[in-house]
Amino acid sequence: MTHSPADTLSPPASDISAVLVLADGTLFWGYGFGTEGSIVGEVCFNTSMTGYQEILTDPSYAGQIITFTFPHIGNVGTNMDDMESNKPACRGLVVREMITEEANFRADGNLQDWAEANGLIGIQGVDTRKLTRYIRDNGAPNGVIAYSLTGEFDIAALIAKANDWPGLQGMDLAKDVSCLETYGWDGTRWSLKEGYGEITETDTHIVAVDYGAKDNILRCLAHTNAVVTVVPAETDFDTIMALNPDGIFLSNGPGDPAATGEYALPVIHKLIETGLPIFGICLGHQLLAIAFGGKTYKMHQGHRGANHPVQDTRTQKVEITSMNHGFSVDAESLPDEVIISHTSLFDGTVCGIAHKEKPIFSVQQHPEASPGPQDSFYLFQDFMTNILKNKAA
Ligand SMILES: NC(=O)CC[C@H](N)C(=O)O
Repeated sequence: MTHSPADTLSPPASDISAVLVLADGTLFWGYGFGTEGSIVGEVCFNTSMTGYQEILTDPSYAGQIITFTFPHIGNVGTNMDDMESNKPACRGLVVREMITEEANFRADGNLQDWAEANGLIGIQGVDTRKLTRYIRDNGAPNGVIAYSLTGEFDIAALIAKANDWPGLQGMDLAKDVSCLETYGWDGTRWSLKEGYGEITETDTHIVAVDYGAKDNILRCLAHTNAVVTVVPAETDFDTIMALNPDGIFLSNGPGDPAATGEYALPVIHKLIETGLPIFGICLGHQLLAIAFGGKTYKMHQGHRGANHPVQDTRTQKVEITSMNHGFSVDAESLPDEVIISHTSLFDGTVCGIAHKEKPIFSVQQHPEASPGPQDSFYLFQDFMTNILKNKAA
């Protein structure tokens, strides 16, 4: 069933049960699913055609309402394997077509039930193409999804709620989604035949600082033959070094990198001085850039999808990548000691930096995919090469 909502103040049909209200009063009517109630967040869009469960469980989406531009969301259901964290950190989801019964051999549940079990609020039957064009033209707005089976909404109150929320700029969310305690990780990547594997014998140890890490990053690190110890975002330098790491990983995560520096930067500054190999992804990349003296800024609409072309400036090779970020590193702000190793072929923004002498590098794209192409997996291998070289020196 398709439905074309209209921008009117009262529901355009009697069975309407949800509305997405943007801060400027723009309304998108639709049908609610998941948990009844209302939730405020930054409304962004993701253009991936597959992998909605991985996207919904990526902790970097904390504080955000995800619009899926691909119309058929929910069609492959949900399963236990496609979780990128224990539960979704995003605030809600907006989808085009009404969610149908799941049809996939891997499914063990339905997206609507899964959303309800995870306390997520969703709205379906929305003109997501119109919403995406709105975001493209105006930037990512604050918005509220309200879901009520009565079909009654106090639109003025919902507009006020959208405007009262301070927005992602200046918001530190990493410590909210980070693990509370240190834990070990030895799981490797998934394959259709074997499912997930596990590392058995290795003497290489990576400490991963968890600002909101996706599980597949930890799997990729382990896959290159290392055991990983994951530590909470606010772990201090001495505690990290007491774990005897051979390499340090700085994870992805939500929120504004400039607001996350308070506890992250002093530690990263000291880690840089140890001479240990360091690898950062997304928020970890942005924090590393700030630690080197760079600056970050909020992008107009961000990059979220699974087909973003990125060029390695050293080899000219192009990799098609998975992206999820709304902040970016300012190229002009970077000091001489680092090079820009990767750039976006969509808009020329910085997608990677590498220190000229130290074994330290980071990227904005997601080499772990989940979902998305795996062209950038070599970055995990490069990190391991740095670790092995450093151990042998
Ligand atoms: N995936 C991420 O790590 C996102 C980093 C940061 N929160 C941003 O939006 O740019």
